Amino acid sequence: MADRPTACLVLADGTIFYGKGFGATGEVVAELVFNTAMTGYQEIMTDPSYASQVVTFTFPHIGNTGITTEDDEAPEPVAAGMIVKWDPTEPSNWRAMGDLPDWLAKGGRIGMGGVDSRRLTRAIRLQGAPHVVLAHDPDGNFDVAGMVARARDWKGLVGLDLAKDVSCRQSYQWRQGTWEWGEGFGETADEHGHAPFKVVALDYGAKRNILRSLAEQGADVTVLPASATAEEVLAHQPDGVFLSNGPGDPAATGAYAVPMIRELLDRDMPIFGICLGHQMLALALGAKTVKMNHGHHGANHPVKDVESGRVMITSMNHGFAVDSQSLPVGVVETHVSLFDGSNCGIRVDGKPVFSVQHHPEASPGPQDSLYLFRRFADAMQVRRDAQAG
Ligand SMILES: NC(=O)CC[C@H](N)C(=O)O
Repeated sequence: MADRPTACLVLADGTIFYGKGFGATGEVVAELVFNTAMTGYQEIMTDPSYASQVVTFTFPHIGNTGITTEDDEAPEPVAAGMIVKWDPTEPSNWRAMGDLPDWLAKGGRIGMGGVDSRRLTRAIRLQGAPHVVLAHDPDGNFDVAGMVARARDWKGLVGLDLAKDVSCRQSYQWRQGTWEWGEGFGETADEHGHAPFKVVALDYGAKRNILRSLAEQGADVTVLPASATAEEVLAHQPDGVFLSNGPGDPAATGAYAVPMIRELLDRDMPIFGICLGHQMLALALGAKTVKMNHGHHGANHPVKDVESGRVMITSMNHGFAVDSQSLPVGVVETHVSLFDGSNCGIRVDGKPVFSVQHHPEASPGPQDSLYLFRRFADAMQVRRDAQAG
């Protein structure tokens, strides 16, 4: 690089990468992961499950579709920073409302271009997701020794509870449906012939598209903060409870979310969890979660539905996994990752309680794309019918 580098990434083992900074200036300490998706950088950067993680994009062409408010999964970027091979290109898309570097700067997130992202990805695979410090300084002054020390001192994601930080502070209603070509977001929701269900969604860092997928099934969704008690959940008299995705170590929510879910399990209540929600449900059922080497982060992750034998291409973002060996009797593994055989879904025998690690709206193809959300709606209908007598 002829110009003086304006960004610097330091791994805890002392490896240093220099590049060109964009977005916000300053410094951040985080875990480094790589994401292999070819599209969706804005959705990735605004996915609250990426809190305290810097994302390396293995796909080099980033920035080309600009930024579109409709694509936000949260009001602001949540991932701690982004690393790309090429400097972001000018937006060239009819939906673009702004460009990536400006948006990152406004959201206080650091970007770094001009990095050999293959080499970096190899380092992540070999070391396991490393602890890093990422800095952007237009004058190119970096205290590299201090950065290495700060990366080494960082305790990491194991044991770190971030769900309560990204959760909403107050409850609210969610009524927006999914996006349709030429129509935008639907108002919701009763196109599927169900009476509107009352769903309580626990927000551990929920992505908007997951709430939209619930609304699309005829659910009137009340979103409650992560700290909500079982009593508060049940006070809404829900037909079913949804446990959202979210950042951090699932086992670190043991002081509030896991015992709350355990209380709900004692009720005859359909429960559906996704991502962090899947992991916490498994913990509440008595299973264990483990930290993965470098996790699953991308949009082409093959998952096998164990019951039908069908393989789906899914969108994934997780660094922890449910340990299949630890599932108690009566808890059945329903989905496994074909990348490394890890658990991606469970259900409880004889109960409408189930969860998946991936995002089911991205799973089995357009004609069938909301199948798990539909299964949740069907379970709520069965419960309603039973209550009606
Ligand atoms: N997408 C998610 O909800 C991520 C769950 C959890 N924080 C993990 O890294 O495994």
